Amino acid sequence: MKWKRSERLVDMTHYLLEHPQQLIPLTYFAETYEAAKSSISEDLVIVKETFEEKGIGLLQTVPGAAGGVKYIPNMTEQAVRAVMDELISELSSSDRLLPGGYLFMTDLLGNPELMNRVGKVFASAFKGEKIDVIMTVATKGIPIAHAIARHLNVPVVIVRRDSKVTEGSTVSINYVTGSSRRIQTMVLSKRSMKSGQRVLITDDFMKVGGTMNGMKNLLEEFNCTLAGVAVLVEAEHHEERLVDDFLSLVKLQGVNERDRSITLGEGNYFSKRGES
Ligand SMILES: O=P(O)(O)OC[C@H]1C[C@H](OP(=O)(O)OP(=O)(O)O)[C@H](O)[C@@H]1O
Repeated sequence: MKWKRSERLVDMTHYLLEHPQQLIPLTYFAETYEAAKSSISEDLVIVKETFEEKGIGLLQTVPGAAGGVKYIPNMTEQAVRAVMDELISELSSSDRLLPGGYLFMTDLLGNPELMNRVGKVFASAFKGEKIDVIMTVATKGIPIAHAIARHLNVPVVIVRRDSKVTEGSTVSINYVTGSSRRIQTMVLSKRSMKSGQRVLITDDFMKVGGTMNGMKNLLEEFNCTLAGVAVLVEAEHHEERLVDDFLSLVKLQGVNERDRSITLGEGNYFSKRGES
């Protein structure tokens, strides 16, 4: 089949978007489209310029025989703020307020399109970092972890709160969570991670930070390194928080269980990253 340039551009773009953070040799495209590498290079300039101009992402070219091109998901500040605003708008309804100052978020976490955008927001923040694994704890953090992992092209590791025979031999630690200071257990299969891996931890909600701190402690048991912490919603917490270096999209600034009012604001996503 002889490909026209317009057909190559459409198919090439689709392939790149389906394979984020993967180095694709120019020979792959040249062979697929039966076109000269020089034509493919010209095509990729068009894709790169359009991606960057329209805020779709970045196209990184790696020179040399082992080189190629890599699509790097990246959201513009405007697009990130749009996700923040949507989350704040959705979370502001008073019927989301739960006892203990938590918010009902399961419907948002179950929205694949929204989670995909949340994943791309966090993947943009960590696009230049070496990340080997995305870790979260069951249950509500799982959709966020998978969304980030898809855009960073890395696996997800899910920490459980109970031990299951299907997990094989495991490592477990105890940690304190929530304002009630509940003691909980975290369990992770020994097969989940290799020593020396760099791990991005994520979760839907951070209050005291005990859960995040528990996952940090678990990394030490695996001799792995914490590469970052990504939280969808952080709750204002006046006492000393167990985790202080994290990125959040939304901040729960206050709840009034009497008049069921919820006050939300932007998280520290931009301030933490030194942007406006
Ligand atoms: O910062 P902390 O004070 O530790 O609280 C944050 C925890 C509590 C809550 O999880 P749960 O609702 O307990 O568990 P699940 O995600 O399984 O619903 C939330 O999803 C975070 O994981």
